[in-house]
Amino acid sequence: MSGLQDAPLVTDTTTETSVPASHTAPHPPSSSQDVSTTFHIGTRSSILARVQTDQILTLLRTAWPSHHFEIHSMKTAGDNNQITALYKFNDKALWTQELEVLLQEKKLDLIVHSLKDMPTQLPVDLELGCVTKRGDARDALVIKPNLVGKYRSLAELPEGSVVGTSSLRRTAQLKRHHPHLRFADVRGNIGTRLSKLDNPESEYSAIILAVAGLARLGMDSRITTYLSKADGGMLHAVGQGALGIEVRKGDSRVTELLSKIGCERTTRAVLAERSLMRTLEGGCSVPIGVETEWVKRKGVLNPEVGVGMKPAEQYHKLTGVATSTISADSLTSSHQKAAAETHANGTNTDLNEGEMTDELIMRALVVSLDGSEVAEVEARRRMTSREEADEFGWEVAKQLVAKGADRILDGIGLNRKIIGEQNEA
Ligand SMILES: NCc1[nH]cc(CCC(=O)O)c1CC(=O)O
Repeated sequence: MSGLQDAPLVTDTTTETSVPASHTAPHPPSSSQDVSTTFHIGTRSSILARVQTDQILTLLRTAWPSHHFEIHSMKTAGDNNQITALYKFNDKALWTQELEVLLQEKKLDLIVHSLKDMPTQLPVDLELGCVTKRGDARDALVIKPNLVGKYRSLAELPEGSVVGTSSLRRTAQLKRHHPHLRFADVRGNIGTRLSKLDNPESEYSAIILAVAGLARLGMDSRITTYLSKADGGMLHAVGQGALGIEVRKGDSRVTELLSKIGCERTTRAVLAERSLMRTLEGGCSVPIGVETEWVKRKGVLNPEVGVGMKPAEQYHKLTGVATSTISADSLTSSHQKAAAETHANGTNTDLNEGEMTDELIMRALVVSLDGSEVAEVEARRRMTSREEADEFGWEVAKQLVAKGADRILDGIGLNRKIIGEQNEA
């Protein structure tokens, strides 16, 4: 009997699949459901995860009309632990581990994740196989319905108003810019958080959510304002707004499958972001904010950055580091680990020659929990390969450390230990 029967998986019956979960039971494949072209897709069972997986399914079906796909959904430890503070778990594969085991056991062929919930260090036999085109990576402010129209931004909220968010990254950055506000945990999936906000009895005047999640659920009409660096707002989480597909290393069948649906620009941007985070050894719950943006190589991004300069000079001015590629010898082992991720699947077919020469800007920060200390960097680099994307993230991390990021993160490590002990009590 198929192991799928043993696993706490729910096999979807609504996705036009005609093969039951027991597909591996000994029955000969018919011509229309050839087992060799059946792919088993794993997902968490939350509504958001299901919508995301359906988006990937649509891409796959369009690219491979005669292939057959089955969706298997399950609850993970993260889904089952809404009450326990997320930072207590650090970043220990809370949302991914159970699904990964099924991937390793070949009960699944690929797993669809919100990239921001995917640990930067994956099990050795698994890898990030593909990243599809990114949605809006920003965070958004959602105001309580009875306050809509009255307040349009965080700055307008009265002194002492409570803003709901459970993310240290969001809280720390917002404390920095909006010391008049109070911050409180709000847990659960997006629908739950919105209903907590909407309850007139609740303490929240507003909550912060990712734009991408709201948009995928068709709830972006709830957005009061977008929070981006440009409006004194904040930097988003590493990988936010993108979907990542995790696969077994060396699975050529799946590599070929995914080669048609990846987005190379998104892949390079998020590889740089993940390399930054991995180098700083921060998990999803530490206050590292980031923003990446592709810009034309010619043309000047920022008026302060010297009109008429050669791109290399502009780069140097912005970052203080030379554009030349760092030699492999000078890389630390953590960076070499980081580089491993660049061996992800997929082809570069979605980048034409001109776009290959475009440059990636990365703005990144590490902020203390109370918002009082910050290390910030903005850097820009031409990127002709995924390896360079990885190097770029590492370079930016190095610059952040030079500006005190390691000291801030050390301080947080200490705080988290104290927080953990209080929770235990
Ligand atoms: N932390 C939970 C989470 N993981 C992914 C998303 C949706 C946005 C995305 O895919 O990046 C959300 C909701 C949120 O942060 O508001």
